[in-house]
Amino acid sequence: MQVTVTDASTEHAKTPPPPPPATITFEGKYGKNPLAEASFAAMCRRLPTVLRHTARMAWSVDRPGVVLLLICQFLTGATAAIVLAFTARAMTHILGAGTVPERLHGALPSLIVVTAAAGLGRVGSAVSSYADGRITPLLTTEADIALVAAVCRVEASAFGEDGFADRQEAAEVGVTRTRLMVQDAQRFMAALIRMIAASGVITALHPLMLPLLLLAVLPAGVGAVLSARVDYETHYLNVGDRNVRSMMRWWATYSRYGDEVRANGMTGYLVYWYRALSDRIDRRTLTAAPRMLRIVLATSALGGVFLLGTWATLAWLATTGRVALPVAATAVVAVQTTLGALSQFVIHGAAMFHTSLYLADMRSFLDMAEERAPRRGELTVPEHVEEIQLDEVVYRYPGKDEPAVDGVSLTLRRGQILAVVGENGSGKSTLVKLIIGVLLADKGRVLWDGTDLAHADPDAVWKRTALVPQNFACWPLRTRENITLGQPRTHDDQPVWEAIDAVGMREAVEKLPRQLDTLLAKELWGGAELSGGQWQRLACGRALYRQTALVILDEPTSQMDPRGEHGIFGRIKAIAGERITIIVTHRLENTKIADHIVVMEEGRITEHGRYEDLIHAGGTFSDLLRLSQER
Ligand SMILES: Nc1ncnc2c1ncn2[C@@H]1O[C@H](COP(=O)(O)OP(=O)(O)OP(=O)(O)O)[C@@H](O)[C@H]1O
Repeated sequence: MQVTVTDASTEHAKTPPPPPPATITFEGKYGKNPLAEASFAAMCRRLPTVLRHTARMAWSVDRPGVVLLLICQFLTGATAAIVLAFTARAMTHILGAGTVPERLHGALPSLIVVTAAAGLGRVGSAVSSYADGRITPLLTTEADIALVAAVCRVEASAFGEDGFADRQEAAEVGVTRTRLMVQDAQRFMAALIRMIAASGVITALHPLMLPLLLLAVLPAGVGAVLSARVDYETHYLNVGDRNVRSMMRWWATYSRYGDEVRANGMTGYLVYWYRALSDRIDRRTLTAAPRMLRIVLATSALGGVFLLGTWATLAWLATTGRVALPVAATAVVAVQTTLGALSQFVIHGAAMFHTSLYLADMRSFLDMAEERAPRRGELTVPEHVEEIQLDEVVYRYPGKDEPAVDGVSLTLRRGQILAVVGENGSGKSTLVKLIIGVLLADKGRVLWDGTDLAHADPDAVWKRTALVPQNFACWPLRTRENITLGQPRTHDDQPVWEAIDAVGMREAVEKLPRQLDTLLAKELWGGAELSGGQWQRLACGRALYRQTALVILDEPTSQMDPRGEHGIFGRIKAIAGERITIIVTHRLENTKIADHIVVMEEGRITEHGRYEDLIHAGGTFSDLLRLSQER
């Protein structure tokens, strides 16, 4: 992804105006406009697959609903055909020879059939709306869940891939468009059946009529498809900006960052930035409007000319006696009806094409996510891991020139505490992610009791790990779930309270309005908020609750008071005998509890040893320690 920032400042202005938002254009492998890549015909060929997937999804969420919809579609279409055929028959009687009562009498049976069929058609259409109302929410939810599950499952490295986030954004639009799909398909099918029926009637009047009518509506269909293309292209150009805008919206309005926004005077700029981004999106959308207008005007004019031709032909057929006058009068009704059916057919066909373009984005993102789902192997790791070995491990983030971890070899044994220290950006967190297999090494191996993580089932590995990351989540869930999240439920809350005690949170939790049942989200009704340090204690409690073979704490006490920090490290030490423990920290005093310390610089281990050895070694560790004490 290429990011270009255009600065609107001028040399003469005293204070340059604030910079506009970054312009994001896509250049990566996954950032191509599908319409630019694939020919129109290729896009059309893809559509049946997309429709098949949607139909299969609808079938799996609500079979009775789909059956009902199909029956109603058939009913609506068939009754429309009957109405048309019998109207034509009634017209022949009404416009035929005889007295008025005689003609009406002759038309009566046909009129009764028309009335009954029209009534039945209305019932069918009402029930099919009901079926649509049943299927659509389930289908949208299914698509939404498929997307969320796919993103949760991908390898963590996929998030760093060029264009991944934007394709996810496009797929999310696809999810919302799923809502329209059943409606589009339903209308298209109804129009199709009606069109087939109408074609039969109109062809029976004269074989020339149908091709002429087709010509009259075809331009409208072409126009609708071309407009759909323009709309989709505009949507595609806006995907990146819309993605950034929705992220920005969340950051600017989320209550947790509200203090920072206000106290640092950011509101004005954030609103300016949001508006500038919105204006840019609107500008692109508005540029499409004249193109759309040109398409509609041109295709309507063409359609009008063809329609005129149809009427002229009908007049010619009647005046030259090629069709009888009553038949010609019937044809007027039939032409109107067939025209309506054909127009509906092409308009709803184009609408389906339009919706399918968005669904195709969703489908291709789901396929992409599926390709990036872990496929490492079936190997498992023992419950009590004795040894973790890193052998010349190298990892480079996508798009980076330098590796974040560069040839690290290390052995960790059960019962040991390892501390990892080093300056910002030296590769500590990346090393941790490699040890637990969230990232897989580009070169070298990470072995858990001899099992290479590159070939092990990641879920089996993560069952044995507990991680307190540097940026931990404050889950908007109840206190209990903030401890047990991801773990099976227990019959009582005893283990939960034990974890809460271990991080010194009992008193704070007891003071909450509904203790373990308190929703920890101030934004929601009845919710409560914790302090930063209290949240961090809960994150540590969550890791301790898991009782796993490997515990990793990345800056676990950065927001805690000395008592909290003392308590956590005491607890870690007390349980360390049963497991492998890794602590990443900038507070070098905390490394005293470690059996082994490694110092990282530019992705490499440059020093290692115990605390007492390193403070006298005259290297980076003693340097950093001195700086932390010099104030
Ligand atoms: N998701 C990512 N995508 C691309 N580069 C990354 C990513 N995460 C980290 N990096 C880069 O990798 C290098 C090592 O980062 P890492 O987070 O491992 O450092 P760290 O030692 O944990 O730093 P800190 O002490 O600031 O937490 C840095 O240069 C960083 O810019």
